Amino acid sequence: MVTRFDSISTRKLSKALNILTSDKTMIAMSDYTDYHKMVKRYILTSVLGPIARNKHRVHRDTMSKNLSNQLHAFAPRSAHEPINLRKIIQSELFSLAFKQVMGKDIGSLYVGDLGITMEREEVFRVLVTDPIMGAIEVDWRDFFPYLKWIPNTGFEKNIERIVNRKDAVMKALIQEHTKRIDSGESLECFIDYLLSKAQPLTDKQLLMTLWEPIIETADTTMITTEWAMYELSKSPKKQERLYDEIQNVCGSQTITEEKLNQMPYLTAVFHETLRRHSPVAIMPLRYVHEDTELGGYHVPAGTEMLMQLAINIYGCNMEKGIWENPEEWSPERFLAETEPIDLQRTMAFGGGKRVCAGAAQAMLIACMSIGRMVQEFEWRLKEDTGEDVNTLGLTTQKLNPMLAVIKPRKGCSGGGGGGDRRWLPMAAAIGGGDHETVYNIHERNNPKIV
Ligand code: HEM
Repeated sequence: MVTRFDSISTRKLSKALNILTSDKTMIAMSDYTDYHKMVKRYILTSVLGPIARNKHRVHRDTMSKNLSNQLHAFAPRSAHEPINLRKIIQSELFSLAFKQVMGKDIGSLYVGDLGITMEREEVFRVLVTDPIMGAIEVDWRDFFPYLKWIPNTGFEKNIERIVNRKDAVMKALIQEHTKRIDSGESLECFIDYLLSKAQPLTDKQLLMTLWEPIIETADTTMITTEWAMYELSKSPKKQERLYDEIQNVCGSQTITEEKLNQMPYLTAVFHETLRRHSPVAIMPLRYVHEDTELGGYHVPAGTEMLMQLAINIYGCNMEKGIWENPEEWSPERFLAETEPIDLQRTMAFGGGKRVCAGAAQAMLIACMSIGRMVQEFEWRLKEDTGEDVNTLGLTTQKLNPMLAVIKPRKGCSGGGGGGDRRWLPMAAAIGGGDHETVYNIHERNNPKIV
C-alpha cells in the first residue's frame, strides 16, 4: 500500500467536508493539482519545512517552557484535583499555531461580521472544535448519490453556520494583521509570507491556507501526546525506563530538541502511540487516478465510476499477522527493529505525494512535550480512571480527557503559583556543585507564561 500511495492521491470528500473545505481549498483535502503543489510549497517554506522549523524553534521552546511552568504551578494541588493535560496542551498548541501563522498569540478578538467580541476559548471552539465535529456530520445523500437532488436543509444549514463563523473569525484576523503589516510591523510568520512573498491568492484561498495549520497543529499532536502520557502513566515501569534514558542523555540539563535523536526509547514511545492510537484512523477517501495494483488486485484508473479507497490505518496497525499482540501498547517492539524507524512503518502520516506536511513538527513537539513531562514529574492515573477508549471522529481522540496525578521528581521543584518555577539541578540537589545551565537560568528569570 505504501508503495502505491502515489497513484491514489486524489481526494473524494463527503458533503460536509466539501462545504468545510470550501470545495477542497485546503492542502490536505485538495486534489493533486498545481494549486495543491503551490500551497503545499508555501506552507513548507514558511511553516513546516526544515528552514522554517528552525525559525520557529523559539515558539516550540516557549511552548515546552510554558507547559513545564503550568505543571509546576499545578502540582501541589494535583493529589486533590487531578490534572487535565488535554486542556493545557490544547491551549499551548493553539498559541504555537497562532505565533507561526499570525506572528503572535491571540487574546480576545472583535469579529466585525458577527458584531461580537470573542474570548480566546470561543475562538478555539470556532476555529478548531466546531469544524472537527462538523467534519464527521453525515449527510445520508453521501451514500445515495443518485438522490442528491433531494434537499437536506437542516444538515447544510448546520455546516454552513460552522463555516460562516470560522470565516468571520479568520476575516477579522486577516484584517487585523494586514493593518499591522501596512503599518510597517513585519513578523516571521505565514500571513506575512503569503502577503509579501507568495503569488497573490484569492481572499478565500488566503483564508483557507491560513486556517489550515491552525486546525492541524491544535488537534493531532495533542491527541498523540495525551495518549502517550496516558499509556506511560498506566505503566510505571515503562515510564521509569523512559526517565532513565532521559537522565542518561541529559543529566541535570533540561531536555532539548538536539538530544532527541539520542533517545531511542522516547522515539519508540512516539511511534508505538501512533500505531496503537493512530490519530487519523481512516485516511480521507481517495480516487485511484492511475492503473495500479493493490494487495494483488488490479485497480483500474479513469473508468467512469472511479474507484474510491478508504485506507484503514487503524486496521493495518491492529493486524495480528503484522504486529505481535497488537492490542498491547509496547514501545519495546520498535526497539527490536533492525532498521531505523521509518515514519511510514505505521502509516500514521500517510505516504507518497500526499504525505503529511507536518510530520516532523508533530514529532518534535510531541517528543519534547512527553520527554519534558517525564523528566520533571512522576505521572500516575487518577485512581478511579478505568480503561479508556478511542473515539473515532475525523481524528481519534481519547473518549475522556486523561486525568493524572503528578509529583515533581527529586531535584526538580516548582515554586508557588502563577507559573513561578524553580529548577534545582540534579547535581545541586544531591550536593554535587552548581551545574545550573544557561537554559535553566533563563527559565528562572522568565517564569511567566509567554
Ligand atoms: C501526530 C500528528 C499528525 C498526524 C498523525 C497527521 C496525519 C496526517 C495524515 C494521515 C494525512 C493524510 C496523508 C495522506 O492522505 O496520505 C495528513 C496530511 C497533512 N497534514 Fe498531517 N498529521 C499530523 C500533524 C500535522 C501538523 C502538525 C500539520 C501542520 C501544522 C499537518 C499538516 C498536514 C498537511 C498540510 C497535510 C496535507 C498533505 C498533502 O495533502 O499533500 N499535519 N496528516
